[in-house]
Amino acid sequence: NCRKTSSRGRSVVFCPQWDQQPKMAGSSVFRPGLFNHKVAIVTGGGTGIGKAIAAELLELGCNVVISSRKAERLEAAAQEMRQQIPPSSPACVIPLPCNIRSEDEVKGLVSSVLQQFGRIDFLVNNGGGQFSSPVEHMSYKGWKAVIDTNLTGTFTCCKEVYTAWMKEHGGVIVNIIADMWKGFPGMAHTGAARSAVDNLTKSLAIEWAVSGVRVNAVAPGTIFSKTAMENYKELGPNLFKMSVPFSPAKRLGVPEEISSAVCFLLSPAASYISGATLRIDAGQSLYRSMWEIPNHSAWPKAPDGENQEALKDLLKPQSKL
Ligand SMILES: CCCCC/C=C/C(=O)SCCNC(=O)CCNC(=O)[C@H](O)C(C)(C)COP(=O)(O)OP(=O)(O)OC[C@H]1O[C@@H](n2cnc3c(N)ncnc32)[C@H](O)[C@@H]1OP(=O)(O)O
Ligand SMILES: NC(=O)C1=CN([C@@H]2O[C@H](COP(=O)(O)OP(=O)(O)OC[C@H]3O[C@@H](n4cnc5c(N)ncnc54)[C@H](OP(=O)(O)O)[C@@H]3O)[C@@H](O)[C@H]2O)C=CC1
Repeated sequence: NCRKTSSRGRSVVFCPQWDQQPKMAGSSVFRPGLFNHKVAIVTGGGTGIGKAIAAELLELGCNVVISSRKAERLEAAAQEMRQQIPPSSPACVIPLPCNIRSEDEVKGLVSSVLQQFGRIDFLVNNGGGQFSSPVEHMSYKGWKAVIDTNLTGTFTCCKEVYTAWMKEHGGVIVNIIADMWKGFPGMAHTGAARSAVDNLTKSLAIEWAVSGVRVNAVAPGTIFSKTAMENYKELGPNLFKMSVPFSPAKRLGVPEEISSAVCFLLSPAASYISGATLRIDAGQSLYRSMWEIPNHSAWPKAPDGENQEALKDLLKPQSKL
């Protein structure tokens, strides 16, 4: 029994094993029933991080709409999640296909959810992604696909959910972005889009405060899931393996390490948090970049002068300094 009474007479949950055991996949650290009768839309909710978010919300009693382009995969994910819902729970999960690149489809999604559930408490903008390519080899169409998905898709979902429901009733939005704090060489399109969503998050937090809407973002480090890896085709396994040493944790994250942060931001525990971006990356964004710059002599020369002369001396192989 983890329930104890605090010194202030409040009932608190204290689990002595929390500092010894990792969070179990498919098991929230939050109180079951926390989100009973709430309604959430999770884009990209059928795979990877989105699936973990949907599963944790369901466990907490939330009704969850998972949405993305591939209807069959969504349906299979919903079926799998339904097996985990205890009979006593009021929660349900439904799959609704929607391409967030299409304004009409997003409008359709929002109106279907309101028709079926009569409310939308939470929006998690998780659907998105990119391919790996240096800018010089990126086509205009490829750049646009990534911007339309990650930036414009997020804008469209936020705007539709706000105008159709949250403006009058309040709610919480969480935008999933990425570790683009040092730029994103090799995936510049997504870096630009996610950086823009970071800024959009702050603008919306202010514009929509008047409606009681909180808007925050989560910036994951490198998070392993089979679907994320498969997106990069034959490059995938190596890309994820190569990333391990660049994490201060010396391991990759998993989707369940993102979902608990999202549930926290959606919960009343975060009632005074808006316009924030939470980095969930074990410090990866503060550490070294994966982008290698080979030795070269292409850089403009430094101005001549005594410092430059001293520097030349220092760099001479026989330097005593
Ligand atoms: C270990 C490092 C990880 C770093 C951290 C980040 C991790 C993650 O985000 S992992 C999650 C990965 N998951 C996804 O990215 C899933 C969603 N991704 C996609 O759907 C695609 O990547 C997309 C965003 C590019 C959209 O694809 P799609 O809907 O298929 O788009 P189009 O068919 O309209 O293609 C448009 C255009 O894009 C160019 N392109 C697409 N893929 C590639 C590629 N692999 N390489 C180069 N260019 C690509 C291309 O120009 C396409 O047009 P066409 O040439 O006419 O096909
Ligand atoms: N894994 C990682 O290391 C990181 C991931 N992220 C981001 O987190 C989010 C989840 O990624 P992750 O779970 O890892 O990878 P996944 O590839 O498993 O998830 C991406 C999800 O987005 C959906 N999606 C993509 N394009 C669209 C679209 N146009 N409309 C609706 N849904 C779409 C996909 O479904 P479908 O194909 O059916 O449309 C899929 O469910 C993505 O935005 C990703 O870029 C950010 C930083 C790091």
